[in-house]
Amino acid sequence: MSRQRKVALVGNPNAGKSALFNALTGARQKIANYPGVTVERKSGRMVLPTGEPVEMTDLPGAYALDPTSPDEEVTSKVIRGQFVGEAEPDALVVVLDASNLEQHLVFAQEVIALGKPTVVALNMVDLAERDGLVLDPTILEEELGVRVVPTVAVRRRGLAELAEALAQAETRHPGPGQTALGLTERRVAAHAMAEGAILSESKRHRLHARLDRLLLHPWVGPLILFALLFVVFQAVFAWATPFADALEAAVGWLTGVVLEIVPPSLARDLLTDGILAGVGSVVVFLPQIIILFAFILAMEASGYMARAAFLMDRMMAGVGLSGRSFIPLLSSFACAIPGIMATRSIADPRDRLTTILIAPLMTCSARLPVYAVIIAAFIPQRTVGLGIGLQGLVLFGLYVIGIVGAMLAALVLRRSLTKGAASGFIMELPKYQLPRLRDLAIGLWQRAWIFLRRAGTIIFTVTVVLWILLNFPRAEPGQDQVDASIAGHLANGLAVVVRPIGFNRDIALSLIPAMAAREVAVSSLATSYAVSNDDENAQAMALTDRLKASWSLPTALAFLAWFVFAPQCMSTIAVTRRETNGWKWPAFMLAYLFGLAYIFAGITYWSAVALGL
Ligand SMILES: Nc1nc2c(ncn2[C@@H]2O[C@H](COP(=O)(O)OP(=O)(O)OP(=O)(O)O)[C@@H](O)[C@H]2O)c(=O)[nH]1
Ligand SMILES: [Mg+2]
Repeated sequence: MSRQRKVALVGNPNAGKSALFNALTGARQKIANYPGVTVERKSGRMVLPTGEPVEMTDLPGAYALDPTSPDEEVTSKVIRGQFVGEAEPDALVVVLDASNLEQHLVFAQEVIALGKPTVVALNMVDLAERDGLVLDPTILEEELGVRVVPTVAVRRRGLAELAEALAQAETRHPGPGQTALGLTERRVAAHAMAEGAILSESKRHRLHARLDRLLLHPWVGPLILFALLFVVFQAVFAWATPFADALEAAVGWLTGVVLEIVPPSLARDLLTDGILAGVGSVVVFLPQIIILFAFILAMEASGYMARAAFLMDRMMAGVGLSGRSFIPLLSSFACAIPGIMATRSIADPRDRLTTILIAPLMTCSARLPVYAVIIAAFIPQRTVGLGIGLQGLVLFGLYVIGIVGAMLAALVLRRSLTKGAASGFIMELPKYQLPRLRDLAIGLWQRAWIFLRRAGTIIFTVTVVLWILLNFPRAEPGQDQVDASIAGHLANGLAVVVRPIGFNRDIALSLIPAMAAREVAVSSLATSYAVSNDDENAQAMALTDRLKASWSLPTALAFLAWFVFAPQCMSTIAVTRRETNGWKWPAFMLAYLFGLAYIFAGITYWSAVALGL
C-alpha cells in the first residue's frame, strides 16, 4: 500500500490559507485579519472527490522561498521536503488574495516553477467583487499553466471545485517550459498577468482609502486608538459587573448548600474552602475575560489591529524595535506563550530576542482576575467626571504601565544586551471587513474554554495542594490554622523577604503557588482566608470584603504593582527556554522581572504610605 499523499497550502501572509485549511479539513486553526498569524505548520485530513484521503498541511505565510524569518523557513523547508521528519508534499495549493492579485502572483510564480502538481485557489473573490474587481480566472490559468479555482474560504465557496482540481492535478504532469524566473522578472510578469486578468475595476475602495487617511493620521490615529482602548477597559468593568456579581452570588449560594447538607468534616472543608472559595474566586472573572476578548477579536477581524500596528511602528522604532514586534506583543495580551511563539516571524535575531524578553510585560489575561479582585476591593465604584468609571481607569492604567515598562525595557536592552539597529517594517495592510458574528462567537468560545480549562486543571490542582498544605499539621486549640500549617511556615519565611515592600503573610503565601498560574494568587488568598476562618457566616463572605478588612490600601497597590512586572508563570519561562535554546535568557528574564517587580512594589508601597493613603 502506498503512503497517504500530502498536499501543502502555500501563499503570502493573510491570503486565507488557514481559513481554507479549516474549511477543507474541519480544523479550527486560528485565523485573523493580519499577516503572520500562522507560525507553525499544522496538518489535517481531507478526502478528495475520488475518495482518496490526503494529508493537508497549513503553512505560515511567506513572500519568497528564500526565507528571511524563522516562520518563512518552516514554509520553505516543508515545500522542498527538507523539513526533518516530514515527507515532501506531493502537491501544492497556492492561495492567492484576489483583491491583491499583483502582489500575490509574485510568490505564486516561484512556487509553481517548482514543477509540483499545483492548483491555485483564487481566494477572497468576494472582497474583490466588493471592491468592484471583475476577474477572469481562465486568463490566469493560461499564464500560470495550472488550474485556477475562485474560492471564498470563509463562506466555503469553491471548495468542491478546488478538491476536484486537486484530484486531477495529482495525476497530471506539471506544465512544460516552466523555468524559474528572477524576482524582477516575476514582478513584471505579475503586473502584466494581473492587468490581463482584471477585466474591470471600480472606485469603490475610495471609502476605505478615506478611512485609512483618518485612522492612520499621524496624530488623529493614535488618539482614536487610545480612546478605543480606553473604552475597552471601561467596558470590561462596567458591563461585566452584573454578570460577575451573579456568578459570585451563585458560588456563595453553592457554598451555603454544601454547608447545609454535608456534615462538618475535612472533606466538607476541602469542598468549601479549597474548591468553591479557591477555584470559584477565579471563575467569577469569566465575564471580564469574555468582554476583553470580544473587543480584541473584533479589532483583529475588522482589519483595525493591523492599522494599530502601523501606528505603533514609530513608537516601537523609537525604542529600537520594529513594527514586526507588534503582533507578538499584541498576542501576549492573551497570553505570553503564543506571543513568544509568534516572534518567529521576526527576522532579526536580536529583535526577536528583545521581543521575547519584554513579552511577559504585556498584561496577559491571567492577570485580569488578580487586578479585578484588588480593584473591586480597594478602588471605589464611582465616576471621575464625564461618566468615566474610576475602576476601569485604574485597570487601563495598569495595562499602560505594563506597556510603558516593556518599551523602557526594550530601550535599555537594545542599548546593551541585544544591541543592534532597528530593522524596517514591511507589513501590508489587510482590507477592512465587518467582523462575522459566527467567527467572533467561535473565538470567544475558545477563549472562555481555555480559561475554564485552566480553572479546572492547573488552578484546581494547585489550590487543592495548597489547601492540604494549609490544613496540616492541625492547629492546637486557640492557634490559627494557617500559622500551624506547613504552608504557613513556608509563608512566614518568605514574608521576611517581602515585608519591606508592604506584603503581609497572606500575600507571601500566595506568591509561590501563583508561579503555576497567576490566577492562583486569587484562589490561594481565598483559600487561606477560608481556612483560617472557622465561622460559617464568614465563609460565605466575598473575597473582596475579606481583603478590605485585612489589607491596607498601600499594600493593595503594592500588590498590583508587583503583578504588573512579576514573571509569575512557569510556562512562559519554559517556552522562552525552548525558543532561545537554553537557560541563559529565561534565567535573565526571571531575574530582571522579579527585580523590577520588587522595586516597583516597594516604590508604590512607600509612596502610598508617605502620601498617607
Ligand atoms: N471575505 C473573505 N475573507 C476571508 C477569506 N478567506 C480568508 N478571509 C479572512 O482573511 C483573514 C486572513 O485569513 P487567514 O486564514 O488567517 O490567512 P493566512 O493566509 O492563514 O494568514 P497567515 O497565517 O498570516 O499567513 C481572516 O480574517 C479571514 O477571516 C475569503 O475568501 N473572503
Ligand atoms: Mg494562517
